[in-house]
Amino acid sequence: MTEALAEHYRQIILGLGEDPEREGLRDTPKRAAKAMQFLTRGYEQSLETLVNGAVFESETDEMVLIKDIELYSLCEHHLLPFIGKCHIAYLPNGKVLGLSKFARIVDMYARRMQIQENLTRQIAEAVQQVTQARGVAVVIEAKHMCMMMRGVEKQNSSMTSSVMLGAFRENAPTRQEFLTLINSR
Ligand SMILES: Nc1nc2c(ncn2[C@@H]2O[C@H](COP(=O)(O)OP(=O)(O)OP(=O)(O)O)[C@@H](O)[C@H]2O)c(=O)[nH]1
Ligand SMILES: [Zn+2]
Repeated sequence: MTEALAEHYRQIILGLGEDPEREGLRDTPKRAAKAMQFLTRGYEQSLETLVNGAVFESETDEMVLIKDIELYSLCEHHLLPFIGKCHIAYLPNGKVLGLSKFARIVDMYARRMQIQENLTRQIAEAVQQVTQARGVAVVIEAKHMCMMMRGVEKQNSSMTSSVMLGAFRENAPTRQEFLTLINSR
């Protein structure tokens, strides 16, 4: 697979008018192929393997918030990165999820070809599925290289997307508590 991808990258380099045989570029097709495979390795992961049974019984029914999870993804329109952070909150319903698993869930979906809105929803639904929480809230703030390096070339705009499930959707004070917490620095 890497070999086949590398050959495509060689063609891309040629198509861009460069010489894939020159010293600096000789290993580039292979490097680029490996890098792209890394950036899309989320396709090979599954929620079940990733969670690995790290769901624990707990009496707590107060909001749990995991803030500022770094996020690197690829926009599916241009295959350029979008970079930002993700905040996840949930209201446990007898079960809590191992802390690191939130970051793993973010990575699994971020390391695919994405648009930010779908990524946000997939993370929220995965957390809901695994924890059976009374509610899940996910906010992503990200900057899109396709907006910055090309196209409209806007350097200071960022996009915020959110998905609220269950109590976060139905109960305004719960949603407000979440928004206050993520905005408090
Ligand atoms: N909603 C949303 N749009 C995105 C995301 N990533 C990239 N886009 C947008 O996808 C759109 C694709 O528009 P097209 O007109 O088909 O492509 P384009 O000619 O390259 O567009 P420009 O970026 O405006 O130059 C652009 O408006 C991008 O800004 C994302 O995560 N969410
Ligand atoms: Zn884009």
